[in-house]
Amino acid sequence: MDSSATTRRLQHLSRHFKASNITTPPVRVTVTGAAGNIGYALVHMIGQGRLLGPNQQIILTLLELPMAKDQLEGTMMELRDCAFPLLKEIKGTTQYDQGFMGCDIAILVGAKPRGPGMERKDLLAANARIFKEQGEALEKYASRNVKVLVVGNPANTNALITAHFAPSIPKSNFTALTRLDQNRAQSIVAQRVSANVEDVRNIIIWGNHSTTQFADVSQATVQQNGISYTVRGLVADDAWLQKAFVEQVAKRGGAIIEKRKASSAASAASAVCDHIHDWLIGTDNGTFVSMGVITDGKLYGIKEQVCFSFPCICKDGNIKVVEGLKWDQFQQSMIDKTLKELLEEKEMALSVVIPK
Ligand SMILES: NC(=O)c1ccc[n+]([C@@H]2O[C@H](COP(=O)([O-])OP(=O)(O)OC[C@H]3O[C@@H](n4cnc5c(N)ncnc54)[C@H](O)[C@@H]3O)[C@@H](O)[C@H]2O)c1
Ligand SMILES: O=C(O)C[C@H](O)C(=O)O
Repeated sequence: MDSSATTRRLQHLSRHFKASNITTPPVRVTVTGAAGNIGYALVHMIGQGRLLGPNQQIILTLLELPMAKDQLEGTMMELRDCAFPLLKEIKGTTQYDQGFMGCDIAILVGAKPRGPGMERKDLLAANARIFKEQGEALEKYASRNVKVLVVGNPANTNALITAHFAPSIPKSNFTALTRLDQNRAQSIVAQRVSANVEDVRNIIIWGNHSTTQFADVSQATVQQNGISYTVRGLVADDAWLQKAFVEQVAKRGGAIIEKRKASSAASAASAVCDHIHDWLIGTDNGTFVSMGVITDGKLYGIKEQVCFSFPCICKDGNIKVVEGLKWDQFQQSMIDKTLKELLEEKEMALSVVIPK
């Protein structure tokens, strides 16, 4: 047995998890729907340091509906019982003013999930109003620099609604979660080529967090034995990459609902941590992460304002979309399809939140 390697691994682990060297002021994080499926998993991951690393203290506010008050209190009791050193304060509320006052990071999970046989956009009628209210509340109470991640479905269109109703907060501060799709795609490719999941890089999720999303491997690489290979070259099966793979990623959420009779929770919470971590701590040299961001009329020629998932790199808390990637006919057709759906969702959403 190589005991020196074991010692090195354990030293690394203890350095990683020890909450020492706390120097920066605590960051205020609000999680809505904190007592639900995802919220319950997420607040515990936040306590463990998954969101901002092992040295950053957090003042965590859990925001819930009045009807979920008991579940909220139970969740807070467990969270306190974990005695996480990184949680400087734990607050629970059912009021928007207390929930969002001065918050630096708002993770908007609270919304209805879909059931078997539904598409995520079928939730628009029920969920769009929540995001109108929460946009208005962020506008009133949150820091102007608040970073917002929308998780509640349909996440892209809900992010657009939230931003619309918080006009004094920059549009670049609003994002939607497509990291779960990226993580799923990475994991499927890693299994297919027998690689470590972290050695698969730069798979891109374009467009909507829905069944029209496009998981694109044209820029993706796999590192094996110190050599970088293209995913296309290593898989050597374009037909699979363009159809079965794309569909498996796009339909994974539905497949989980069929099996669990509830939508993904731990994997969604883990993807939330990855998204916020990379946004605020930064991405590694040259690695793309997929995020739903609000278009500005210039990105990839998309003229309309939608929340579209792009490859991004992050530095100093800023997101930069990776521009200039060329699309062939197949990619263009996939991107047109997901953009068309986002435009349809936008119209539907506007009719709910801004009735004529
Ligand atoms: N983008 C993604 O990758 C992704 C992944 C998984 C799930 N989701 C979506 O996340 C949402 C939550 O899923 P879940 O499984 O946790 O659902 P859930 O029903 O278990 O929990 C939702 C919680 O939100 C609360 N809530 C509802 N409206 C609220 C409001 N206005 N303010 C505060 N809290 C509110 C509810 O009381 C409930 O506790 C769903 O819309 C689901 O489809 C998105
Ligand atoms: O599929 C869903 O409705 C839940 C979530 O968006 C997911 O992708 O797992």
